[in-house]
Amino acid sequence: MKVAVGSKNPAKINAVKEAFKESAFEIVSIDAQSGVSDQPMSDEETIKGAVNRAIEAAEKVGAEIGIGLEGGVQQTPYGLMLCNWGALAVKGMDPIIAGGARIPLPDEVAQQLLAGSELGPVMDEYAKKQNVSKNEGAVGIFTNGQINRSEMFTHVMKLLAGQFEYRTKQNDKTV
Ligand SMILES: O=P(O)(O)OP(=O)(O)OP(=O)(O)OC[C@H]1O[C@@H](n2cnc3c(O)ncnc32)[C@H](O)[C@@H]1O
Repeated sequence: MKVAVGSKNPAKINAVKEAFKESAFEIVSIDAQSGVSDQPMSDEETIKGAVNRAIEAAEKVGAEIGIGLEGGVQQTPYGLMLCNWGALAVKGMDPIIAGGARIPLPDEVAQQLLAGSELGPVMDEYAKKQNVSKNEGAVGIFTNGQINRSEMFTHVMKLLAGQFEYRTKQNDKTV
């Protein structure tokens, strides 16, 4: 079975590989449009981006399974939260979605996002590093390396794969 990941970001691709490491799935990565803004500003927008990427990735390479992983932020009474969502798309089935762990962003970072900047470049400047989004991610920086972006997405992937397995089993029972 072929799995298409709608991104070239190594933090995302590694998470998919890790989650499916016990399977015989062939994993391919391909750029896919999120169809939402470069910096999604809500859970809803971030989910939409993940779903769009999953569907487009599967269609582009003719894969049975498409995976979309998308990062965004969501405003809450407790601050601007980092949010990450994943989607798993299979033809003929509603997309499966799952959310990642969330932490509030420091005011200094949140203010820049609310003023229209993208988290990727803001994090590089803040951490004085390059390509934070492709490596430890904001979650890695703000948790002192306890959880990096790939680990966070691996958790999302397990939530997706597990729901997919559960649904497949339920369908098998009804046919
Ligand atoms: O190559 P793609 O798959 O587009 O990966 P991306 O990291 O650039 O894009 P996302 O759509 O996942 O994230 C939207 C924006 O937020 C940034 N971003 C999201 N999560 C981040 C994190 O944990 N650390 C740093 N930047 C992050 C990211 O770099 C983008 O600028």
